[in-house]
Amino acid sequence: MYKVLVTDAISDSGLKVLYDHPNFTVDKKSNLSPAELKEIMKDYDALIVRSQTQVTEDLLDAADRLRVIARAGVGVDNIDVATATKKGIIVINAPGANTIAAAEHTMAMMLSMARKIPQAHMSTSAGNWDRNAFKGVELYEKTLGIIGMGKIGAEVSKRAKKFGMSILGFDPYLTEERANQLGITKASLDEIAEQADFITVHTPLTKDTKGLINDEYLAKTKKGVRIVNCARGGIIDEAALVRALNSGQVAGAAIDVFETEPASNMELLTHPNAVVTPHLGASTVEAQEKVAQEVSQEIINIFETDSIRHAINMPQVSGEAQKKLQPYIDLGEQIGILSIQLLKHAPDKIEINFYGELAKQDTDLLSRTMIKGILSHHLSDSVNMVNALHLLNDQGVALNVVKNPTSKGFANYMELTLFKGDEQASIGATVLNGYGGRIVKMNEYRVDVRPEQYLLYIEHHDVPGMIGRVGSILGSHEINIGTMQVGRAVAGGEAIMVLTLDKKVDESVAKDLVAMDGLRAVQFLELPTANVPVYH
Ligand SMILES: NC(=O)C1=CN([C@@H]2O[C@H](COP(=O)(O)OP(=O)(O)OC[C@H]3O[C@@H](n4cnc5c(N)ncnc54)[C@H](O)[C@@H]3O)[C@@H](O)[C@H]2O)C=CC1
Ligand SMILES: O=C(O)CCC(=O)C(=O)O
Repeated sequence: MYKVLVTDAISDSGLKVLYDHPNFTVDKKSNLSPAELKEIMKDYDALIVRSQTQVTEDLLDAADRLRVIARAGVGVDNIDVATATKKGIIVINAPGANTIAAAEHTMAMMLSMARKIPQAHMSTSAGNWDRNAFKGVELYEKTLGIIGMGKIGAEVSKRAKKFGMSILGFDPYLTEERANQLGITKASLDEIAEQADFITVHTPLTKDTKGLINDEYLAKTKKGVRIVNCARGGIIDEAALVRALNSGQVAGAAIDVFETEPASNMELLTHPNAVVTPHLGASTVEAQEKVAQEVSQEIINIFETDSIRHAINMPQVSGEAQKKLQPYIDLGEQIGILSIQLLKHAPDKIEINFYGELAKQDTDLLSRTMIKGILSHHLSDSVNMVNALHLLNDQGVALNVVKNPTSKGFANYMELTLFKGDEQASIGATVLNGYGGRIVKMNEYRVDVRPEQYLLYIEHHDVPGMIGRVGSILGSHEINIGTMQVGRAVAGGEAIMVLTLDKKVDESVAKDLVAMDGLRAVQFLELPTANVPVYH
């Protein structure tokens, strides 16, 4: 049974798939202090939060069995993703599920600010009837500058166009084609400053966007510009904004998100030309149901099928692409596990080569699975696909991934080589259509081995009678051989034998084998059962 903890206000109907699932229990606990949350964290496999719960390093240190942190929303600024990654905890979110809510809130804030609706409401509900104090401006035929043309920025542009606004968009990823498709003009930040009557930001908070709208930028804007922030507090420097509101450089500000939340900058919160809401962009019934549904289903998929769609700290692969890569992902982990046994030491360098069609794919998942296999030898369960690269880096192991789209005898081929000083161990593998994974090269020798749980690797001189003698020693120990492969570079030179065995063997067998003339090295290799595919 997997235990899921929900700590912020998350829609119950959205969580229904989890409530109804026989393998999951859900505990909803809100308003816990950090200490109370830390106290219970060790019992949970998954945590669902919105933006209120602070998922800190200290909390994660107490999260012994936590595998997934789900952000029922987009921004993950309240989650220490770096620490989660180190600990191998998957961080997922629900991108897109609250896009419409945030875009509609942006329009509502822009209109409220333009027509001073909150100020007029306060005055009217206090018993006044002042028809002169609240004259507004129209959106019609005004220019709107949108900084950040992602999902929400694009939806805002569509809505603003319907109001008759001209749109200037700035985003490092905005292409001319996309701008044309949206019917907007691609612009620079300075062009937006010079031409826009309204400016709205829709970027994440990053080191580039922190303080993007500051004194310097506001000085370049048109006098009387109106500013909206329904993205992240900190993109607009609040002190600079207050100064510009006071001087009249900025005629109005509509702010949903703040540098610190709950917001405490009273100069801004009470400014007569500011319209403020307490981070309500995603707060609609529909969006909350959708974000909760998306992350609940994703949690079920992760625990039940190992498939992940929206991880922040894992490569994003479409379901279709993952299906195609899956046999290589399984095989990659196997060759990782086997290669470290072959090398017998912790490596100081790893090289991964991808050839053929595989080299044209996003191979990040494959590299991670091999490294997971390698590191699991020393780190066991503490390594997973999320933290594999991080842990490798921590161990100071150099990684070199080479992609070569020309084929190397197989349509798809991957080769993993581990180095420790002058020693090295290398395994090449492919997936044969309809026949599953195959090891086709071990060190410098060509072989054709189906990875099975118990393997015996022997280096020997290529002399007559070797195969028979190895067979009879194994037979004398009652060990059945499944398959046997011999690989050699030249007849009569050095060679290897790779055998699959029906059971684990003990050291006495190795001793008898090593005593044989002409035999250079004997090594038993083992895969965990879970990693061995079943063939029918
Ligand atoms: N107020 C609220 O309740 C909500 C706030 N949000 C926030 O809104 C923001 C946008 O969300 P989405 O559109 O879903 O994200 P998105 O990822 O679809 O779009 C973000 C865009 O910002 C662009 N960007 C990044 N750095 C930039 C820079 N320096 N200059 C210009 N553009 C830059 C990216 O290229 C991307 O196109 C996020 O910060 C998100 O957390 C989202 C939902 C609700
Ligand atoms: O959960 C919320 O209400 C905040 C939404 C938000 O800011 C986001 O999804 O980035």
